[in-house]
Amino acid sequence: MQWIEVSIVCERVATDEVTTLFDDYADNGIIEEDIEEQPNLIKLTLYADPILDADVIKEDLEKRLIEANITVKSIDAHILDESTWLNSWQQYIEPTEILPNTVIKPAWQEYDNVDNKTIIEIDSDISFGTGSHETTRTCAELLKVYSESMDLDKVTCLDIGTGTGILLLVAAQLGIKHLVGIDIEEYAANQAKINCENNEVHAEIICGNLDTDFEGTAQLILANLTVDPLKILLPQIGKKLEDNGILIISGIIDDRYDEILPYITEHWHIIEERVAGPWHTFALEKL
Ligand SMILES: C[S@@+](CC[C@H](N)C(=O)[O-])C[C@H]1O[C@@H](n2cnc3c(N)ncnc32)[C@H](O)[C@@H]1O
Repeated sequence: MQWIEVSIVCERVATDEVTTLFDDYADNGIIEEDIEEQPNLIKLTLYADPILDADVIKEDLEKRLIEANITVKSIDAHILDESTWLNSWQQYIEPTEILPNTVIKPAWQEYDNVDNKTIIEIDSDISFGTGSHETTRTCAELLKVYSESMDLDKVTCLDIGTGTGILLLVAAQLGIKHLVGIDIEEYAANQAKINCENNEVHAEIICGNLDTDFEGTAQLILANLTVDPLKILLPQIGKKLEDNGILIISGIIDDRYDEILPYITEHWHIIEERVAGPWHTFALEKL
């Protein structure tokens, strides 16, 4: 698998404006780096899934910058192979407290656990889900809130688009016993299995499609995806969610909010919506 590295150098004061402009390409977040001897400048880098051509992304970003009347010092987009991406990305991921007292520690980073926090160790390989992204964090927060009133011994938690399995590991930490993760990508399903084993969490991990490869039902379902798969999956998820169950969805960026909203309200009652940066996360129940 390949990735597109996109880098923009701009005035530090323009950081927020520029990151908002290209946030929807940055599933894995945006890296901010100082530039030596030029403290007024900042380098912003993201790794985009190469669904589009690097040149197309660059042209699109240049157009957005012009429309927003923002001048940058430079902009570059080029393809990286998987191993280069790994080396580029992993060095920036830091241990992060995803919930109070629960720290996600990248397997390749040191963490001095002076406060005796609960540690979930994640080897992210090339799968999304290191805990640094707003969508993962907000799903974890809502998972905590809505699992509190459930019988944790009996609940099944299904994580659609499990990635590294991070949300299953958080669910296990919260006390949920029956855990199922599903991902269409084989590398993600394999990584989720490894992370569950390494954290001594028992979970069923399925590589496949929700409709055809998961036959059960669940009282708690998580789906931190993007708008396109959510549009397809939102009706299917209804059949897998128990009647008193809660569905938590995320991965909805500001720009596509109006587009997804009718798909949500057609089948679901919105209990709660949280916004973190440009990302929207919902807790839903069946209508
Ligand atoms: C944004 S990541 C979320 C990872 C993790 N759950 C988290 O919250 O950090 C989305 C994941 O969904 C997977 N995915 C995308 N479309 C899917 C689909 N239709 N069914 C299952 N998984 C899907 C991707 O392979 C990716 O691993």
